[in-house]
Amino acid sequence: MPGTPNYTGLAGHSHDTLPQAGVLLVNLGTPDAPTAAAVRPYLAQFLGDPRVIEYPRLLWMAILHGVILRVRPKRSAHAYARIWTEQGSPLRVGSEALAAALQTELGRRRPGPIRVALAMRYGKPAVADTIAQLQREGVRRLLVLPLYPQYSATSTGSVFDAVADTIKGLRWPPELRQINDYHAEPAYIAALADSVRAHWERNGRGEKLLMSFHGIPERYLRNGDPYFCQCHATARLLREALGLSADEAPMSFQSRVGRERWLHPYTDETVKAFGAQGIKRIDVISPGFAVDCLETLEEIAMQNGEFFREAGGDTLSYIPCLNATSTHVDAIADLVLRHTQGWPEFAEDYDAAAAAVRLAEARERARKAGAHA
Ligand SMILES: C=CC1=C(C)c2cc3[nH]c(cc4nc(cc5[nH]c(cc1n2)c(C)c5CCC(=O)O)C(CCC(=O)O)=C4C)c(C)c3C=C
Ligand SMILES: [Fe+2]
Ligand SMILES: [Fe+2]
Repeated sequence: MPGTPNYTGLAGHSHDTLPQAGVLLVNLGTPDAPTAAAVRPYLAQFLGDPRVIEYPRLLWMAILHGVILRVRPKRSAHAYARIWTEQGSPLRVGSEALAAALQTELGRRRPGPIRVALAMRYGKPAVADTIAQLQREGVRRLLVLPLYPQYSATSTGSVFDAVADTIKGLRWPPELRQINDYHAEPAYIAALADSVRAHWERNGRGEKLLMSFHGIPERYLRNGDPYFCQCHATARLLREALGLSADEAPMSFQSRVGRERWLHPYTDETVKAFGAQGIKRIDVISPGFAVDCLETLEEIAMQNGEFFREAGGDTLSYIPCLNATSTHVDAIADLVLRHTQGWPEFAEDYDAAAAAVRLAEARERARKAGAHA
């Protein structure tokens, strides 16, 4: 890196700076613009991921490129256009705000330096580029935190693939820790419960609290994906925190794509059934999304709101994701603190890092004295 002393002259790493710890937040990714031209390459990468679509490879690639990528980008772009902001895609804006807030919070709580970075699994900034940048900044220990509370092979598993592919190519990989999930984390459940209570205080209370999670094909559950069970655990814990029954706070699965059977019950069918039963107002929360995105702002608040009214309901009141709220940031900071325990960068007296600084200073003196070419 220009300007950084690197007496070896080697590219890609510097060990004359204070060793750093890093937290890599990873979210799904989003197109660069709400246009078919921008959505197409994003969907090609996303739906070309064998973790997402477990289907015979050649056949799927033919269907994806021959059929789906000719039709879906235009439809998706139209949906994205409904939620796009002046700053860009809500998923990107919200994820960046969360990363910045986490950086500040960790700076307050941590005795040692820690660098928070954000990568996207699909699109930019790529996981590999972000890890390379962190290494240039001297990150030697890295905690990977996918922004998915519940583990699924399709989401979290795929982030781990991207990290593993990156690490495989590095001569000197960072020490690595990864968080599988935080679906039952008390601070996360408490933050969700707080946000529901705050929503009720501001807007009144619906007859149901529907907890809607992103779906996956049911086949993946049968093959061992723990996602369904973790969604159920989150839902049960949130009910308990709010003192609600399963009838008062049911759960459902949204965002089904294709003809295969996905996890049940489906959100759209559930919402329509509530409308048909004469229920006038429902509150909907999406506890599987850390940050608001197409699937919450467009699919839940807009599309399912319309379904509910068409079926006879009045109001679908959407409860936003935790986004960059302080309770969310606190919960994520708790997770980071727990998972970085024992790292010398964070020792109270900061011995190891101080030793590294002394070493770097000695090297710099040696370099100036011309002792090291
Ligand atoms: C077709 C297979 C899909 C699986 C399996 C899947 C799992 C899954 N997805 C998320 C989180 C998000 N998905 C988002 C958008 C989105 N998802 C799919 C398909 C699958 N997802 C598609 C095709 C799309 C793109 C939009 C569209 O064309 O409908 C998003 C929002 C992205 C944004 O830009 O706002 C998120 C977030 C999880 C957590 C998950 C498995 C548990
Ligand atoms: Fe070196
Ligand atoms: Fe998805």
